[in-house]
Amino acid sequence: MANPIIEFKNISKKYDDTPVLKKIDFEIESGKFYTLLGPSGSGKTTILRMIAGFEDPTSGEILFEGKRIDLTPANKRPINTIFQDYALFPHLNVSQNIAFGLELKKMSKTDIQAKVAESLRMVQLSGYENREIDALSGGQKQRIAIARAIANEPKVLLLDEPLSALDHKLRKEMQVELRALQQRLGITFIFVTHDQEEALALSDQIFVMNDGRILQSGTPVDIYDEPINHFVADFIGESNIVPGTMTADYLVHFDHKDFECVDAGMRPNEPVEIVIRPEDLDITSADKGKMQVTVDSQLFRGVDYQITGHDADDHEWTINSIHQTTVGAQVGLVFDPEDIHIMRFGEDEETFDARLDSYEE
Ligand SMILES: Nc1ncnc2c1ncn2[C@@H]1O[C@H](COP(=O)(O)OP(=O)(O)OP(=O)(O)O)[C@@H](O)[C@H]1O
Repeated sequence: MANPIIEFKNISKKYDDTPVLKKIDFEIESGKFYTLLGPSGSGKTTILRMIAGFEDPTSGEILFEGKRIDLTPANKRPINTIFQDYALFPHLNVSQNIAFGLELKKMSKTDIQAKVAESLRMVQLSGYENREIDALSGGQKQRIAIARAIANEPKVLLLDEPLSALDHKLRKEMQVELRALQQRLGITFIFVTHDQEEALALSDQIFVMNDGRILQSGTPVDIYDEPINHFVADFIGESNIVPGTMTADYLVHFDHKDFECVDAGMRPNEPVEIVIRPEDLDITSADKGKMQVTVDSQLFRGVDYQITGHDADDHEWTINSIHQTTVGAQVGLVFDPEDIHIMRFGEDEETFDARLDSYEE
C-alpha cells in the first residue's frame, strides 16, 4: 500500500496477564470502508479504542500517516468515534450537540452555524436544528451522532456497532445510508460489527477476527469465496464443510470418490477441508448427481427452497435450490469444480501464524 493512513505494527495487548490482542499487523488505506468483524470478545473494540487513543498497546507501534501516534492523547488525534449508544447530550438540542466540539475548538459563531447546517444536510436532517434529542427516533439519533462526528472533519471515523440498537428494517436502511455517506465524504471509516451480513454489505475491506487475532483480511468477495480456514468459512455466510484428502493437484477425495477441483496449491495426500456454499449446490435425481444425500428438511423461502440432507458418512449438507423435493427422498447433488474451495485441515495456532507471516513477507 502506497501511503497507509493507519498502521498497526506487531501490536499486542494484555489485561493483567491475559492476552486480548496477539501480534496484530495491518495497514489501513485512506478513504476506504474497513470493517473489524468477529465474535464477542475477539478484540474488535480494543483495536478501535487504541486507534482512538483510549487504550495503550502493551507492545508494538501505531502509526498515523507514517508517524507514531500511540503517545498522542485522544483529543489531539484527527479521529472521531461514534459509539453504540450514540453518546449525545440529552440536555442540548440537535444544533448544540453538533456545535459542542466546534465551540471547544474556538470556531467563530458564523462558521459553526454553517458547519452545523452542512453536517445536517449530509445526514439529510436539515431543519432539525432546534429539536430536542428526546424527540428524535433511533435512526435520527444515529444520524445526529454521525453529523456531530463529521462536523469535526476527522480523517478517520470509528464506528463501534452503531446500528445494533436499531430494528431490522431501519438497520438495513442505515447500512445503505452509511455506505453512501462514506463514499460522499471520502473519509476512512473503521466499523466494528459481529454481523457478517452487515460486514459483507458495507465494506471495501474486512478484517475477520477471533481470539485476539486477525485471521484473514480482504475484500468481502475474497473472504466469502476464499475463506482461509474453518472458522472464517463457518463465520461468514452459510457453508458446507467436510473433510477430504488431496489425490492430485486437481483432484480431491471426499464422499468415497475423487472430485475434480481447482489447484489450491496443496500436496497430494494432504488432509483438507472442502467448502461448498449452499447456493453453489443443486439437487437432481439420485442417479444423475455427483454424490447422493437423503433429505432431512425443506424450507420454502419464497425465492428458493433451503434443503438439508446427510450423505452416507452422516455429513450434513445444505442446498439452496429452486427445485422442490420431499423429506426422506434420496437426491443427487450437482456442483461445479470451481465451486469447491479447499482449505488446510487441522492447523494448530503456531502453524497457522507461520502461514500468515509467510503471506505478508
Ligand atoms: N478493561 C478491560 N479489562 C480487562 N479485560 C478487558 C477489558 N476490556 C476488554 N477486556 C477483554 O478483552 C477481550 C476483548 O474485548 P473487546 O471488547 O475488544 O472484544 P469485542 O470483539 O469488541 O467484543 P464485543 O463484540 O463483545 O464488544 C475480552 O475478553 C474482554 O473481556
